[in-house]
Amino acid sequence: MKYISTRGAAPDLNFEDAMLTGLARDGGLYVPAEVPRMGFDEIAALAGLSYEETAFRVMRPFIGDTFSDAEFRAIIGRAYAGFGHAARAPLVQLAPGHFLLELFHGPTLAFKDFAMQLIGQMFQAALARRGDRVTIVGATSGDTGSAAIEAFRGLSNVDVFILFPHGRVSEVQRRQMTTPAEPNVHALAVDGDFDDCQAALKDMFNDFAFRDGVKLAGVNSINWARVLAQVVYYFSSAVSLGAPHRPVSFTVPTGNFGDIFAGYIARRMGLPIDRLVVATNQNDILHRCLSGQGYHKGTVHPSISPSMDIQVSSNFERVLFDAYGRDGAVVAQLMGELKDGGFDVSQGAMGFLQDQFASGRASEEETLATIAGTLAASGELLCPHSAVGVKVAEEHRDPAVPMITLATAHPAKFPAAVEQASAVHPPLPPRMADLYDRPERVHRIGNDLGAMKDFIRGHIAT
Ligand SMILES: Cc1ncc(COP(=O)(O)O)c(C=O)c1O
Ligand SMILES: N[C@@H](CCOP(=O)(O)O)C(=O)O
Repeated sequence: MKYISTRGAAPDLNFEDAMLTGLARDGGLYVPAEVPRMGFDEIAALAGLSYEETAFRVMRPFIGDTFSDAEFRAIIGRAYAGFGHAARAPLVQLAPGHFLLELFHGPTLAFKDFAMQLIGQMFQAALARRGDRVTIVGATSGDTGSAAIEAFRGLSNVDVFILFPHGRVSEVQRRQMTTPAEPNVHALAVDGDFDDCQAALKDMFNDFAFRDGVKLAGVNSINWARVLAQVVYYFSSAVSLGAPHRPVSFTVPTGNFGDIFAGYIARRMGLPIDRLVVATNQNDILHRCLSGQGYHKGTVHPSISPSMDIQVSSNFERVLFDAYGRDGAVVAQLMGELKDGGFDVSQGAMGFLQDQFASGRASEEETLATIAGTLAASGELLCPHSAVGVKVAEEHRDPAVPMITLATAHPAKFPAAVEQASAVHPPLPPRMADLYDRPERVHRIGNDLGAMKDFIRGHIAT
């Protein structure tokens, strides 16, 4: 299995190197040169399997000889052992034909744990084999950072630095990042928004002296392994509702486009997905683009679903690569235009995108009303991101096809918005009950690339 860059000018890599490299050296993102297909019978045979065995069968074709089968099975087993639900990703019914895929039973209560727990195990195995160490830098709007810190805290062969937008994450998210005491993890509160954090991260990757000097690695969805791990729950949930014998649809609360891109990969692997619906909050650049208005940045407006307050949606580049016939030079040009404000999408590429994705948005009021309405109708308490998904899903439902909305975080991560909507205060699970009492350790920093690099250089173990 070979991985190629979306900008066409970086070396092709195998799975292990793509995972440890993060961003391609031409600034692009790695994607598989070819997406392996699963046949009808192979998909049907997933029925009744454990989440772990499904994960093994879905991901195995992508990893080449990076891990033996026994090693990979053991890695998967360790990754999901700490989840708080036997099914790992259970489905609950909200209404006839509408299901919620609960992706918040991992250690940090968000869907990021599915990939991050696995990557933590894969990094450890690969680095131990190589006798190497890396510096992980991550950008977060709240959930990636907490999941990464949880997955890598205390490990001897990695230092972790997480850039988060100061004042723009929930208190639970912040405390999940700032309370771990292990000296190899560092939370940096940046005076900026998530897009500033992500731009700084990409600039670090594009500064080869810094990148090579600190052995930079990434665990954002820049990293193909993140996307791959998220493909699994599309298969597990669709099969439990009757795929491949009947199609299903998915609605995905979307910000950086990683989760929905995983659904797109599942479809390309052969999973019969009818509609793939992008659901955005008021920061709706993706919905506007998919409605034919081009991809043009505006101002990010802080919302009650802060993890999706994103304008520069990293993984959109991966789907643009396919939409433009895998022409890396065109993608590189569009990404250059994006730095200056945005770009228009050609008619052919737009046809491709609209063929693959539907889209919708939820305002703040609609999100609050959906939390209250869903609780009253089904008893399910949604986080604001999941509520954005449920609202948009209801607009795109075909009564003949089951709709699965991804519930991407636990409501207890966003208690203020949930309480405002429903008058219910969602409690943290008992293992986190003392989160508010733990001391915080955070470094406030300006939106200054030089200062961030200095901090990182000064705090890596040598
Ligand atoms: C809770 C939650 N929901 C949805 C999203 C959007 O996911 P993606 O960035 O993969 O589109 C995120 C962050 O990315 C998130 O943290
Ligand atoms: N919502 C995310 C933003 C980063 O996305 P990623 O999937 O690229 O890591 C977050 O919670 O940090």
